[in-house]
Amino acid sequence: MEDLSFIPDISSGPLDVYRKSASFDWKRLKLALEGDIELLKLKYKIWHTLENDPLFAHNRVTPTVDEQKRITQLQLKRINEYKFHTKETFRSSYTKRTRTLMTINEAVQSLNPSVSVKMAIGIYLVSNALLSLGTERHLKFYEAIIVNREILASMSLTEIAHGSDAKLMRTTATYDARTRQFVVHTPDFAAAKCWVGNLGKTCTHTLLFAQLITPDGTNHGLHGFIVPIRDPKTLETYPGLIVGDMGEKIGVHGIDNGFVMFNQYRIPRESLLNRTADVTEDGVYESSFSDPSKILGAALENLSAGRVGIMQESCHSISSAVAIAVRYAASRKQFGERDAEIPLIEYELHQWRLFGYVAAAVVFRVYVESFTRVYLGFVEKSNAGIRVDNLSEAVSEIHAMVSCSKPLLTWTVLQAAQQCREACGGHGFLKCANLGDIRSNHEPTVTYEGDNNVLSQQAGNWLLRQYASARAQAAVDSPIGTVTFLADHARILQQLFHGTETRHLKTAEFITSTYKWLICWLLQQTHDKYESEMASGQSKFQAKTKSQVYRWKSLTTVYAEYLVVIFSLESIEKKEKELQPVLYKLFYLYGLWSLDKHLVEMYQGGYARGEAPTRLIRAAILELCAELKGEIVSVVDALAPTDFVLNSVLGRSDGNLYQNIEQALFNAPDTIGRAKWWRQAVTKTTSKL
Ligand SMILES: Cc1cc2nc3c(=O)[nH]c(=O)nc-3n(C[C@H](O)[C@H](O)[C@H](O)COP(=O)(O)OP(=O)(O)OC[C@H]3O[C@@H](n4cnc5c(N)ncnc54)[C@H](O)[C@@H]3O)c2cc1C
Repeated sequence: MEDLSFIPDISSGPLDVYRKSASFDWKRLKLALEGDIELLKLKYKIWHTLENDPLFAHNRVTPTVDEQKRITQLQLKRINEYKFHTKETFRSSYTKRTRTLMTINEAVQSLNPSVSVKMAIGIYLVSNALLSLGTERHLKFYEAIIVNREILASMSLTEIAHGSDAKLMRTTATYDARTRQFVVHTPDFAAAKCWVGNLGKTCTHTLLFAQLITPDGTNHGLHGFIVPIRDPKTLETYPGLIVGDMGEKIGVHGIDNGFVMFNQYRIPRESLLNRTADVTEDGVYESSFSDPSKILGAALENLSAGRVGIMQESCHSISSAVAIAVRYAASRKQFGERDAEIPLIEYELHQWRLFGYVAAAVVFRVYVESFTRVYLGFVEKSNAGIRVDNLSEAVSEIHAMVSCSKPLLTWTVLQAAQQCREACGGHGFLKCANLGDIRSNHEPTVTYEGDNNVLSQQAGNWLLRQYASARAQAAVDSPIGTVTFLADHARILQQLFHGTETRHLKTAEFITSTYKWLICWLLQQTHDKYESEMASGQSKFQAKTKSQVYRWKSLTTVYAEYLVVIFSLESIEKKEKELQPVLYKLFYLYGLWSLDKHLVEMYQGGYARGEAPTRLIRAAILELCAELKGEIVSVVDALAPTDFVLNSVLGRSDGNLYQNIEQALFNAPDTIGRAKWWRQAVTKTTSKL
């Protein structure tokens, strides 16, 4: 057994009563959820280092927005100086290197999400894009950004008038053969690049996406360019640019989101990221035919890496949120019989409100850990030029998986943060509870890196293509195997809800087979609706828009939940025996809690009949909540970061709720005493009454 003494023990206190009833060792569950002891050690090393650095001390008073931006920038600089990534990291295999960098990002995100967003965009996203879209001539930027951390970058895609609809962006990069330069231009304010993280005040370069136009006037579509924005020594913006900050936002205050307008701004020809296409010195556009499998791998990396990162960060946000709410529920007492108050966690209603999210936090962690391995494995092989069967199909499948999983995870975490805040009552509304910050810092993830409602449509496109193949009795292109069952869709659709007791539902077989039925039925419904719209004379575009609500959208949600189910199940089967009972209970709870939301479709499609399916699913959920009551505090101990990182007066692991609140109130400046502005508050006529 591994030595887990590097994980600090939890001090004894009021939560002991629940901790003692757990059937497992929470440190072993923590390791199982991380999946790699070296990465877990790295996380603790980062947390301990930052806890001992005054620059990362928590503020008792919320700093101004500008101050938050300053602190975030300095914290990023300091993290770079700590070199949690070593030269060795960059010499290791692609998978090892990426997982190490992802772990650093996750550890930092739990403490200050603004720093991790700054790092994720300014360092990882841009350097990944340079590797996958650029060539040797861009390596110096790659080295400067990710290895030496000399420059901070940003990624400029969104424009004021176009976000999701990237094809219609209007910033142009026109090649001037005379000077061998591109001339970047913003036609009007509606085409200004906006929302760009790090652009407002700090970045020195941006990865710009602009329409490439050759001297013959041909528009070759959006291409990437690495563009200088500020002098690295003075941070003055270069002439020809108007750069501004987006102003105050409702979360991630440490990020300087900015806008930029280019006025005939000249950049060298070599700024074009030319892996797939280049412009010759004379201005001729050429597609470069390098190894197609490498290009596909690059495309995959580019499309998915940022979204996988968001999924990992989401897992940490939900872990922190449920840890706070469950520890609070186990120490906070309200009501009871015969004057004996009971903790909130004893109430079935409270269990039902929270435990589904705890289960989601666990299965999401297991799913994302397992999916990341598969994903990185594909990118590594294709980057190395190793032949991968069906690579292009695998790329499409992975893209579909990410396109619906990022929405499912980010939306669930947002709902969890809100539910956890409410479950902590009025105290949950305290800034020092940290639930408000967890929620508002997480919130933009549902919009950036692909708005959830738009992104998930892409998963639907892929699913419908596979369904069309299955209907035509052709092979389903699913190398990862997530929808190979579609070949059997006709038989699956004949299945009926089976089970007469709750124990029949608390099985992997019930949950996976019900999901397969739901996917087949929603595919059939979506396909039929689309075809009927087409038959009535609608265009493909209109038919698609008319098939979204209750069909396409529900389909992609169900598919994402199914992915969570099958990946986490496979992973749980391999976990150590002592952990399996609790992991299976959490898995069943997540599965049934999610299926409960699809009962309408089950009845509509004839899978469920009579009152039994609803009664049994809901009874099983409540049974699982009761069975998990004695385990749940230790489960959140396994999910939670250290107390310093969790930074919640309600969620401290010692469970000394009221002492902790008292300390927070009495240590805050201005808690006690007359307001500095008391003179303005009194009126001249106020007299002693
Ligand atoms: C905090 C933050 C950081 C960001 N960082 C960056 C960055 O670094 N670089 C960058 O380039 N951008 C960045 N963005 C911008 C972000 O990527 C865009 O906001 C996002 O792509 C959505 O585009 P949009 O805002 O134009 O929304 P729109 O595309 O206008 O969408 C508005 C709404 O309409 C819906 N909608 C749109 N099309 C359809 C359709 N076909 N069917 C149904 N519904 C539809 C969407 O679901 C959405 O709810 C950031 C945004 C935020 C909030």
